[in-house]
Amino acid sequence: MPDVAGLLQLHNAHGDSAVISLYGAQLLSWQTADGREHLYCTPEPSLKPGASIRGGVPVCFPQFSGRGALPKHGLVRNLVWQIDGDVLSGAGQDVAYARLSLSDSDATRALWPHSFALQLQVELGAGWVSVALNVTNTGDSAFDFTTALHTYLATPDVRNAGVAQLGKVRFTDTTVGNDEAIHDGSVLRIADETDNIYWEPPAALVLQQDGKQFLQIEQQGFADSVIWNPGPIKAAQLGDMPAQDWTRMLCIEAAQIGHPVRLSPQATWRGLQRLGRAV
Ligand SMILES: O=P(O)(O)OC[C@H]1O[C@@H](O)[C@H](O)[C@@H](O)[C@@H]1O
Repeated sequence: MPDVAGLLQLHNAHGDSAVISLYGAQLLSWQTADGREHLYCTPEPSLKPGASIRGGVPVCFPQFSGRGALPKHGLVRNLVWQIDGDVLSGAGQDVAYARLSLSDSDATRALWPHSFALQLQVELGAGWVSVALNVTNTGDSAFDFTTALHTYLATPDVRNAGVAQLGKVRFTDTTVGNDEAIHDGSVLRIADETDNIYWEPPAALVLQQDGKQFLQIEQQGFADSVIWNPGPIKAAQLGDMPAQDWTRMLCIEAAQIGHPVRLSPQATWRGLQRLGRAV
């Protein structure tokens, strides 16, 4: 867990816990009652102004990655969000809960001239956590956006991990000139840099470790999924995580990229990702 200010702790009646940073509204830690940490977070976050924390669940909005004119992954992963309403946490809570919010400001309007309100809702249940992003258009004209919950999952060794249940889905491999292909239905293995956008994959994927089911990853509202690992060469160049940590993480991101959301005034879009211990 990096040493950053503004951390919100959640606990529930079952012994699960979570930590959310107000910086970026980023879920940084999710531990199940067995003491296992399920999210990767760098021990060496960048302290440069504007940098985001590499780990947990960064929120990408209103642009995914470099697919547009805005800064990479948009505007909100390095802003301070507010706690919105009551935080429900403690031994009496079957499901712990927190909501954070962020609205447009002079800084966001300077880059993207739209009025919006974001809410991020985190629920922590027995062996599961969910992160929901609500986007409301508070202006008087429609806007388009792309978005993602850029989840860094912790893996004991990504080279022995696999992603199952992708099926025969169309994907774009952005490491090789945006080549398009159809996934062959097998378990995806990670041996090197991987940066694939899966277009409308099944809503539930399974992370395997050593051939066993490890974690279930479900999404609602988000149409696409991204699977990213920098591999050894890019990891060594990143500068904000130890070079060998590429083996300790795998991003499985709930994303909306192929069809940007067009949001009318006063309308709200909602997307959710749920992570659960595989049983
Ligand atoms: O280093 P960043 O800005 O956090 O981005 C990390 C990665 O995020 C992924 O979502 C993208 O598909 C990758 O292309 C990108 O490298």
